[in-house]
Order: sequence, then C-alpha cells, then structure tokens
Amino acid sequence: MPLQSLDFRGQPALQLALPDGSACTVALHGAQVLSWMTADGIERLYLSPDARFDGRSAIRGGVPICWPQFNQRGLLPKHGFVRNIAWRAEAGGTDGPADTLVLTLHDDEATRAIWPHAFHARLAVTLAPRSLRVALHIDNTGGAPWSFAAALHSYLRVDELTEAHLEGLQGANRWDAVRDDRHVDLAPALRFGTEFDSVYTAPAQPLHLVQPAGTLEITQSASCTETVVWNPGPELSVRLEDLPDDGWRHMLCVEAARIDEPVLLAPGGNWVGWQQLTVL
Ligand SMILES: O=P(O)(O)OC[C@H]1O[C@@H](O)[C@H](O)[C@@H](O)[C@@H]1O
Repeated sequence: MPLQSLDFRGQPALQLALPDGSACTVALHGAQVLSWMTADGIERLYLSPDARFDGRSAIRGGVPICWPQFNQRGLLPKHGFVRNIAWRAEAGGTDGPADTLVLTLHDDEATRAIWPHAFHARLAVTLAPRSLRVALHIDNTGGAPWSFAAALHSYLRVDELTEAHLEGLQGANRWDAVRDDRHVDLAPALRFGTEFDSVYTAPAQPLHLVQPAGTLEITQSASCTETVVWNPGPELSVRLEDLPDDGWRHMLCVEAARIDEPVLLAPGGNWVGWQQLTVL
C-alpha cells in the first residue's frame, strides 16, 4: 500500500496516495485528516494557515474527531479530549480501488485522569478515487458501561462561501445555537454569510454542497443521528486566533454527529459512526 510517513508543520503524519493521483494526509495528533486531494489536484478540505501544530492544541481544519463529548455539553474539555492527543498508526489495507489507513487510541493513565473509562478507539480513513470515508470505531474494553457523544467535524473547503449553498436539510428539525431557537428548517438550501451554528436531526438522504466549481455529496451512518453545520462568519473569524480573518469564506463545517441521545456502551460493546464525502 502506498503509505508514507512525513513531517507536516513539525508534526508526524501519514500520507496515503492512489495510482490516480488522489491522496490524503492524516496527523497522528488527534488522528486528524488534514488534507484530501482528488486526482484533478483540487484540495477538498480546509486547513487554516494559522492552525496550531504544537502537539497539544486542537488543529483548526481537516477532520477533527470530537469524542467523547460534543462541544461544551459536559464537564470534559470542549469537543472531548481525543483531538488533543497523539494516536498510533496501525496497518491498514486495500480493497479494490480503495486504500484504508488506520489509527488507534487506547485509554492510559493520562486519558483516565481526564475520563475514567477503558476504551479502544479506531479511526479508519478510506480513500477511493473520488471519495473519502472517515469511520470512528469505539469499543468498551472495561467492566462498566459508559456513554459518549461524537462528531466527525469536517472542514469542507469552498472557493467562496457566499457563492455556495447546502442542500438536503429542508424539513429537518433544527436547533439554531446562535439564536437558541428550535424549528423545522423550511429552506430548500442553506446560504451563508454570517455566523451559522446549528444542530439538525440527520436526514436519511445525502446532503449536497453546491458550488459553481462542482458538487460534493455528504453521507453519514444512521448511527450518527445529527448533522451539525457550522461557519464562524466574519465577526467570530476575527476572534479565532487560529483562523485568518477571511477564513470563514473558504470553509464550511458539515459534521456527522451523535449528540442528543448519547450512545450507552455496555462492557464489550462497540459502536461505529462514519461520514463519506464524494465528488460528483
Ligand atoms: O473552536 P472549536 O472548539 O474547534 O469549535 C468549533 C465549533 O464546532 C462546532 O461543532 C460547534 O457547533 C460550534 O459551536 C463550535 O464553535
């Protein structure tokens, strides 16, 4: 398998490349996908040029893994702790035209000091000629049940956000976190330009991020019962130190998440959640 270790802004990373020229790069820190380039040379994910690569902070961009907590809905660090620590690379595999890269994380003294549970997390990143799938596998390796929330917090790269729209959430239940308002979203397409932060009940059908340059299809596993859409807009962009002031114009986070009803995992139990991005 064409897997290469590399140094990415001072942090260890792995790169998977396919014969057609497509490639993805994943940092060990947070098991965070940093880049997905299709064969036409187009980067599909947004990574902030001001992202911190200090081996401690969460990296702004790519696909952060939020686990076992979403946002500030609990006592753990925001979005949980696994995006802030190094995972381990494991052997991946090849299946037809697709290659998979695997990273794992087990509980240890440091994780148990933050969250006192025994777990095994496995992130499988599968690259195919026009698609990328990120799958988070969680096992309860301890003797007591515990529960968690999760999100695959993808930063999708857009040329110009004000010329893009997101289709597929019409009719979905929405919690608008900016206005703290719950309603059914009636808009046939979402457009952006100011701060947008909403948790939707995940629809059964795929979403489409439509831009003049093309369309990206976004699907997620049924185990991810919510879809989060986030863009900081101009004002919050200025306040986020690890994002350029105009960073909001070049990204849209569409997250496959499990939030409202946390997963309760019995000893020996497991759970998988995934998101797939496909260039149409
Ligand atoms: O800045 P962070 O911790 O990476 O979080 C970014 C955003 O992540 C989103 O998932 C949340 O809905 C937002 O409320 C949050 O601001």
